[in-house]
Amino acid sequence: MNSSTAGRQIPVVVLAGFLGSGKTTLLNHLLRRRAGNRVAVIVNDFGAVEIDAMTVAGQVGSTVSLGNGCLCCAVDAAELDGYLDRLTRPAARIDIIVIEASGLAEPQELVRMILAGDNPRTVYGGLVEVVDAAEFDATRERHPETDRHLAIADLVVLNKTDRVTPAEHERVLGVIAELGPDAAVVSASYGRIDPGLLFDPATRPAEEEKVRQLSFEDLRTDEEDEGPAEDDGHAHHPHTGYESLSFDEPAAMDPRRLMAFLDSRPEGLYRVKGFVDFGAADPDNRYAVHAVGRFLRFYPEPWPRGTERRTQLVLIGSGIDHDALEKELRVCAVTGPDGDTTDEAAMWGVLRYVRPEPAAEEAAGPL
Ligand SMILES: Nc1nc2c(ncn2[C@@H]2O[C@H](COP(=O)(O)OP(=O)(O)OP(=O)(O)O)[C@@H](O)[C@H]2O)c(=O)[nH]1
Repeated sequence: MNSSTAGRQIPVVVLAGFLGSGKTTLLNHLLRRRAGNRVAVIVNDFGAVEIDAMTVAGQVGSTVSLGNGCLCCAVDAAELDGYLDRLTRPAARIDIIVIEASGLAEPQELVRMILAGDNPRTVYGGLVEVVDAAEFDATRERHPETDRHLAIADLVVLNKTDRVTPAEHERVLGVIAELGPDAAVVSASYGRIDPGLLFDPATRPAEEEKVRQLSFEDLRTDEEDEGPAEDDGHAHHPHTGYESLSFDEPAAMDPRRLMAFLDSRPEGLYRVKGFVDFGAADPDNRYAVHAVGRFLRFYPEPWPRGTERRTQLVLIGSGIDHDALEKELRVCAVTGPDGDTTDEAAMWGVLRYVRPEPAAEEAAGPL
């Protein structure tokens, strides 16, 4: 994907989950498999969990440990904005920011703070909720809010599946599906999800990589995993992977049909990104699209000179039906005589998702 407004924005991912569910383990896994990305981590130290900051500190370019206390309570929006401003300075060359929320944090508050932020260089990257498969029932009993967290998550990582039987695994998956029907769910042990779910391979110029000195990060190897070796069978478990589908369509997209598709994104489809050509409905602009979980934004920008007008999308998810998705998207293209992109009102549905002023967004309430 070439440079674009959406491309320049840095996704801010919220990593949540109850104490001991495996957030730090997952984060360390992502840091080892970061595919050349520079990952910044904001660790919310809570009480004795100062160790968390140390666990990740040796592996990241920039770690900002927020002081004591629960991030969503102790750190106000302005403070978080300050951290994000620092991390998104071009000189920091950060590709993705992960906020590891305290096990006690209300993730929704964090998500709201990110959405309400006024930093144009960041974009919401999704709420990832880590769940301990072995402690699932006990956690729900002790923390009834678990159900709410699962329901608002964009991606649920069902972790510690090595500690449950296949039958128990299936049962828990069934309960999660009932609680958060929109979220993509991936199963994992030791947090080994495919990083492609959260971030793309880095697109840094090759020369830059060449002149860079080897850092401590580069010297770390996968053998240093905290769990059993990767070839224990779990790494290749079908649930741990992600799938992606590329869609390329020369005909303009009908805004109403595309919105109908996006509004009813199927379960498992976690990310959608790319550019949309709405043809005569807006001949001047292409629309960068960024969807994660149920969050959706369009970023109109003038067509770069010499760029061929077409729609190019990448869809990423777990357990997605490629053929069905492709077919549904082709139907959105204006290919037949009944296709119409000249109706101005047809764009209203799209414009609802063009980023409003931060204040307006905050007032709009839920995602
Ligand atoms: N058996 C098993 N153990 C795991 C797995 N993932 C993490 N653990 C272990 O579970 C413990 C807690 O993992 P952490 O990654 O520290 O969990 P956390 O959610 O960051 O914990 P807090 O920081 O307390 O909120 C550690 O001892 C991990 O090694 C897993 O998939 N299977």
